[in-house]
Amino acid sequence: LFLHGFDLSGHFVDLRPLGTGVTGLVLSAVDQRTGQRVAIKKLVMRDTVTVKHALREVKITRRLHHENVVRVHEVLAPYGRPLPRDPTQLSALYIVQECMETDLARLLEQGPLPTGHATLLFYQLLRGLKFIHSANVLHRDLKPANIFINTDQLLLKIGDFGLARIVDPHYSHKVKMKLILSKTGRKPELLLNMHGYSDGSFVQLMCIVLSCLTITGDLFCNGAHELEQMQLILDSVPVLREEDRHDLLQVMPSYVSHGWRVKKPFSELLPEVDAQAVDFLERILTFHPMDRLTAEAALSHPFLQQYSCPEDEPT
Ligand SMILES: COc1ccc(-n2nnc3cnc(N[C@H]4CC[C@H](N)CC4)nc32)cc1
Repeated sequence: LFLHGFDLSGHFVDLRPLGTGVTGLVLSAVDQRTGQRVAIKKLVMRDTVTVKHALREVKITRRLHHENVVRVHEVLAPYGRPLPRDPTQLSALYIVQECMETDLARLLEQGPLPTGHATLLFYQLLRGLKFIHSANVLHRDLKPANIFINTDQLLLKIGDFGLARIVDPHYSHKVKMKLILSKTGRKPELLLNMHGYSDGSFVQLMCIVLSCLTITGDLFCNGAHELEQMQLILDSVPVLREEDRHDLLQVMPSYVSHGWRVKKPFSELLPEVDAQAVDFLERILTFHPMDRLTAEAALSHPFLQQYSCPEDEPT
């Protein structure tokens, strides 16, 4: 079967394009053996780097079995053949995984979520992240488009581990505030500790949380450029640690707020959101990652106590 360069075996039918991601083309198809619709990601082996990254993604995603993580069913070589012993010679490989109905980005396009839904989704996001971090995996590209949802039972699963890395849990890092500007054109990234569940971009986490909690995340995500973006964050997120203030003075002296007081604390920014949710926000959207609740700690915050059940939050 050949569609968009997808040379798969005969039992995948009704192929439909889903998108083009960091690591390649993604299709959905029906697996005739099970009747299930699956998402199939094609990783083209352009060069040794992409082979390395592809095999890392496969190694990581294959072993992550959890209700809140998109499950990988199988990994295939061209023509639907099983992976050879030495996969580095392959021209492409296909990751066949469960296919979800939609993603959080699309869901939020339809407007803010009711608080109850946002809370349940956030609980599942943290439950999935607690598991991923317990496997010493960093997703590193956590954003609404990589968070998949079945709306019938509001089931959430984290997917697309294209940029994921396995980190050594004993890796002692000097958490350094480093504005990664221009290079990748990505939003200002704070080097996050491995338990900082956002892993990737602090800004993206803020967008997820704020867009879920009935205000549009783009309040923080529409900075014209990185430094203005940082200013939007500094307006609401207090910089408590001397080392961060020192770093910020180095990278953005003109943007630093005077006296380090925030202009718009979350309580003012989110007047319609209940106090427990605001307290929760203040503890997860901290400027310094080491002051941030880990996914596990966030799960036991009062804001999520209606769902929290540590014995049912497997690692
Ligand atoms: C860059 O493009 C993509 C596109 C899709 C995915 N992935 N990765 N795992 C997935 C599990 N389920 C779905 N379902 C789709 C069904 C259609 C909806 N409109 C959106 C959700 N998509 C997945 C990754 C990258």
